[in-house]
Amino acid sequence: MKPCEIHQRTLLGAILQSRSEAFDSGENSHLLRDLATREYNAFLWFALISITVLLLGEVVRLLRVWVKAKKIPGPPCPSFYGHCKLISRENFTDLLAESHEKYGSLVKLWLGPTQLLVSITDPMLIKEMLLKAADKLPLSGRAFHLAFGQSSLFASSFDKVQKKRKLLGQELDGMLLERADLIPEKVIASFMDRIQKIMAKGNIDCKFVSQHMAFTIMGATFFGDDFLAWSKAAVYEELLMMISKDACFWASYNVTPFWKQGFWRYQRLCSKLKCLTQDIFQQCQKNCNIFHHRDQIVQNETLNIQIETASGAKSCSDAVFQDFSKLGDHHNATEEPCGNIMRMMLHGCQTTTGLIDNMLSRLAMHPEIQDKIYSEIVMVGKESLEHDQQDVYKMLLLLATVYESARLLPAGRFLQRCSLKHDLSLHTGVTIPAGAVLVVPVHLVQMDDSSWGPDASKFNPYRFLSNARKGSDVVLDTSSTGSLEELKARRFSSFVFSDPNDNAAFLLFGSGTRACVGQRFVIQQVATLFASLLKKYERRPRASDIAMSSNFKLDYVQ
Ligand code: HEM
Repeated sequence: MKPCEIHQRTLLGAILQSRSEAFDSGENSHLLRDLATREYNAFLWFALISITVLLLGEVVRLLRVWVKAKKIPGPPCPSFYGHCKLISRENFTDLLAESHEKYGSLVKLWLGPTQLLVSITDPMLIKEMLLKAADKLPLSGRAFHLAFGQSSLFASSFDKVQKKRKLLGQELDGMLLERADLIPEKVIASFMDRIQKIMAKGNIDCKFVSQHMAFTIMGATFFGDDFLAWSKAAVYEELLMMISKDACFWASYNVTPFWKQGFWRYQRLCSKLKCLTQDIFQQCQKNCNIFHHRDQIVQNETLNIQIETASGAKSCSDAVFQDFSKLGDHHNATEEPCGNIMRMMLHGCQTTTGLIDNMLSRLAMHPEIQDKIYSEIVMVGKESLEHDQQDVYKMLLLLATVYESARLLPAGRFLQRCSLKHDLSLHTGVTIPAGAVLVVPVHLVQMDDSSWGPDASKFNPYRFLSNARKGSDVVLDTSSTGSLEELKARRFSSFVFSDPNDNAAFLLFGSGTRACVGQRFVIQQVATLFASLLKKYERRPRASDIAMSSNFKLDYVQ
């Protein structure tokens, strides 16, 4: 075949051919226009074909979703927009409760014509789902991203967070669990000082007290003792709380709302928070360097002697921030240097505030349990006089009370997952299509009679204590007076603490691949905090407590 024949059979050939002909005939401009038109047409064809392929792909995906969703029970769609218009933040739990009652433990709702939501209340199905669906919705990532920058710890894709989760888990389980007992005495002194100043000016809200306790614990954990003396801690706390209130609202915009004044105000708050985080971070680092330098000098002089710094605190090894700085992703230029720490501060403060607040309210409502815990604290304290540290793991009733308060946290908590790439096949034969939003209404599951018995909605810490002698889950005699003598006579070793996580319906910290990394740490911190608090103070109910309100009064009893 001649070269000119090949040219004529291909588009490029035709163009080249026509170009050479055009040059030959001298009609340059006409041919150039012709060439441009052809290229433009080719581009249009290419775009059209690509869009059609994409659209067809999306239609096929939707058909698959619709076909698979058909097998999942749920209320019929009231309109093209699904159940979207029926759902609001306030009624969501009630709506799910109604639907589960009617359609069983697996229920679907449509959030729009294309977005499927599946809610699960059966503990075994939940466990299976939480193990298999490792991703979270991108929205929660965006909420944090907007305020704090890219995240490698709270991102939606499991692949992205896997490494940092492991690192954080090791840090918390190792060093923090060793320190955990040591923090609260200092922390209590610090926040009681502030609270007493505020109380002197007037009444104080229990929610505020809980928030301040949680904030101080988290700050002391991440930044060490420097945080307690940090002059900007109050501003930091205020900023963090303001941002946490607004973060979800601004993240709910699909397009960043540059045109809204409120958004810019919010961005300014976030920038301030970042500056303050860097400030405390640098302060800790500076102190650490000073201590480190001193340590080296002394170490050289006194060969391998354990060194204490000038402030009496253990030196750099104590400074938690050093280890947490590893959590920043140095290879990722888009990540905020302190982003992961800010996010943990936010998550830790929000969640721990709720737990402390609920525990304070429950103790006020149940003075008899408070008395027993007090006796337990005194008894364990006497047993371990030689150790400075409080052994909260011997205070079984206290631990059980922390868990029971966690179980009965107010409604409105959901675990949320999704499987971004693959369909999710459950052992019951149901297949949940990829991309569907999976939710677990934690409150409904944690208050379900079938998992917790007929007193599921009542506060009963004894449900987590069993009688070791009988070798089975026998509930203790709650009518006992709990006097020190009685508790001593019984010896705690005769009782066994049943790990709440053995019950698949205990979901406060989630479960499976994305379960909370801070669970053990936070339980120990809160138990130690209350062991220190109840040794000195008594939580007395006020009239408003009867209605589970949040007025606070800690009375000194020693
Ligand atoms: C009472 C306090 C806390 C509660 C109730 C709580 C609860 C939760 C829940 C429900 C999740 C999602 C779990 C899931 O989807 O299965 C979670 C995730 C997480 N929590 Fe907590 N948490 C608490 C305190 C903390 C603390 C103090 C830290 C860190 C020091 C922490 C670190 C994390 C991290 C890093 C994740 C993200 C895991 C991931 O996305 O893979 N949490 N937490």
